[in-house]
Amino acid sequence: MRDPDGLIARAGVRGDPDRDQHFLVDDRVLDRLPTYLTDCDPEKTTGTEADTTPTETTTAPETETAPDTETAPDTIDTSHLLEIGGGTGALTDRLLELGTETDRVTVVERDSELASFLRTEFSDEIDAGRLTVIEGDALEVDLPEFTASVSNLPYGVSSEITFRLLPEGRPLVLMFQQEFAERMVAEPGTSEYGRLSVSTQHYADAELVESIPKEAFSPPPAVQSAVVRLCPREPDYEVADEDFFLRFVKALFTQRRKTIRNAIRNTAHISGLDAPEAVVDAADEDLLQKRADAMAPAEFAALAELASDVGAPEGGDE
Ligand SMILES: C[S@@+](CC[C@H](N)C(=O)[O-])C[C@H]1O[C@@H](n2cnc3c(N)ncnc32)[C@H](O)[C@@H]1O
Repeated sequence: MRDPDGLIARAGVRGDPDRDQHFLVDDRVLDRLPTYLTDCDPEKTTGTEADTTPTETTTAPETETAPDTETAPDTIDTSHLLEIGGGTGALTDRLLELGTETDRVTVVERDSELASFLRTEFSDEIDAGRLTVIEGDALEVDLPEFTASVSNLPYGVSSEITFRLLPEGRPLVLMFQQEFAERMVAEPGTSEYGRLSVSTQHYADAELVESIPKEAFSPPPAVQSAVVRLCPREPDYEVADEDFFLRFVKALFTQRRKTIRNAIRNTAHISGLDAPEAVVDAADEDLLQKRADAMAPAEFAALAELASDVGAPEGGDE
């Protein structure tokens, strides 16, 4: 296992906070990060059509069509791990150790000096086909088909990167600023609950698994960090138009202190609703009296479906 301080010394760099460079130097934290993947349910994390639930409820023949458990994986697929923001490679090294000799890691690093160092430091792994270094901006480069990601994200773009990864339906273990992590995992009725919570939990079960002190990084960031595990699954509600649902939630949370009735009326320019008044007329009175921060994701989904039916949403301005 490579020593994180040794990697920084060999790279001859100092992390630049202005470029989101805070390198992990605590071995115990580095060791723990990949292990958090294992608590996701592998059956739900295929990243493709995971839904094997029978849709016929009454006409299923009484033959040997038992639920297909034979093909269900019993461990998380780590055959191709993605790391966003490789830095000097301390986490990359752990991810390479996690897999077997046929497993692969792809690391994306924007800083050309660091990308070049990674290519030199890990030349054996690259030659063996076990590591690919993509030099570029994680928001712009083509990402490979990965099976899971473990990343200490650049905080300046952590939200954008996360919402690039979440729709892929893969298990993610990601490092964020503590306050951001708390908002991702927040429950309705708490002050942290908001658009970020609903959008995150639309894609995955989100759990804050560990807070990380500043001293675990070099240089230390200004605030404490936290690790969030995101286990993908289908939400327990249905939305026909995902873009509209997310836009509607965004709109209603811009007025979080107003009732849902007024929020629907005041935010049509964001949600794209043509007929907000028709939605207010059709919605349940109890719901209309709530505020956005008391609404469970399933309640937003039901309201979004109603709004789609009667409010004639247009394509919005994401
Ligand atoms: C918090 S550091 C983590 C480094 C390393 N993984 C570790 O844990 O020590 C984030 C890394 O992301 C890189 N980075 C910053 N913005 C990026 C972007 N838009 N795309 C890809 N990498 C980026 C930085 O250069 C830095 O190396």
